[in-house]
Amino acid sequence: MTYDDGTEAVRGVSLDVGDGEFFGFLGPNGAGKTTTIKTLVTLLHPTEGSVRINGYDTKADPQAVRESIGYMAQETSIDFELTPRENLRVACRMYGVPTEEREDRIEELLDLVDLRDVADKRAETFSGGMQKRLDTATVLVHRPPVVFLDEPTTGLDPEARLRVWNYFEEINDRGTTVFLTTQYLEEANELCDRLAILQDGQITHTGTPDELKSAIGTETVTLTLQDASEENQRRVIDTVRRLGALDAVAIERTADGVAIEADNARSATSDLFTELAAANATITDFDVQSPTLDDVFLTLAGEDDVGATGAAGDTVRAQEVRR
Ligand SMILES: Nc1ncnc2c1ncn2[C@@H]1O[C@H](COP(=O)(O)OP(=O)(O)OP(=O)(O)O)[C@@H](O)[C@H]1O
Repeated sequence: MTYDDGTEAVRGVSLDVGDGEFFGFLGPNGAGKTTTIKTLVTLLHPTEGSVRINGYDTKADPQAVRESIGYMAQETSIDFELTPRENLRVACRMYGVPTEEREDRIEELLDLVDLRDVADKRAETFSGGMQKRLDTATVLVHRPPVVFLDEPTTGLDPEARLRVWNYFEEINDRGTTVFLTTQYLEEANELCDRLAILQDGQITHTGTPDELKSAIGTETVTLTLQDASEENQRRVIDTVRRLGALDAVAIERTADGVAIEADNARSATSDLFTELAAANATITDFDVQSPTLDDVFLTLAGEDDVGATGAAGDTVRAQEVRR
């Protein structure tokens, strides 16, 4: 997708999202997420290629696409002059919700986004979070089979975010396909069945959150040693290096032990302990940390020295080994 000024915002994106999936679209600012979502919802036309939503081609049949989706843009679409109830009535009319279903639908949505108490107050007096919640409700009035949500929880406080997450999960459980962009990795991790990571207009990775974490991130096992003298730490490090079962990427001395970063730290832990026991190194505590989506993101952003230890503040970065 190339803008009129020549900016090539999205290049060669190929995506297949299945019925009922909760799909997350992640990427740094300017990666092209909004451009992609606007192309999917018919607001932009792809310079090359085609898009089919619910079986309809976005170029040949944009109206049919629009009627079968819900789209929540980053900018709010609510009318601030109107109350939540009035905004929802307008949305019902716009999306052609059958008249006899409208009032029930509106009441359900008011409860969902917790705006019943202010249902008849003008939205201009609302906080940003309340406006966002109302916006969420308006795009769902026609119970579309697919919803596109462009950073839907930005500006919401944690409690409101949880409430909205629950609703997204609920509509997804009922069979609605959800396509979500978010800046919150925790949100993607919590909600999405599958993710695509977009960088510089191209998809670099797709997979489940767990697949991405294990493909890109590493695990870290942090050992607390009874004897954390430098000599003993070096003995443990030598033992770890010799251990074929552990695919260590980095080994560091910490304030009270040793931290080992490895692709397979968790599964190699018992072999590690057997070997350390044989070397008379007494472990008083240990912790295994799995990679997070933050690690994945930082790794992709070129920060390859993340998650090296669980004891960041006390780490002595004296001994680091990278293959
Ligand atoms: N109307 C436009 N005309 C020209 N270039 C644009 C236009 N809109 C966006 N771009 C450019 O296209 C690229 C992708 O922008 P886009 O808004 O799709 O990214 P994004 O991943 O959604 O970022 P953000 O998270 O900041 O919203 C950026 O380089 C942006 O500057």
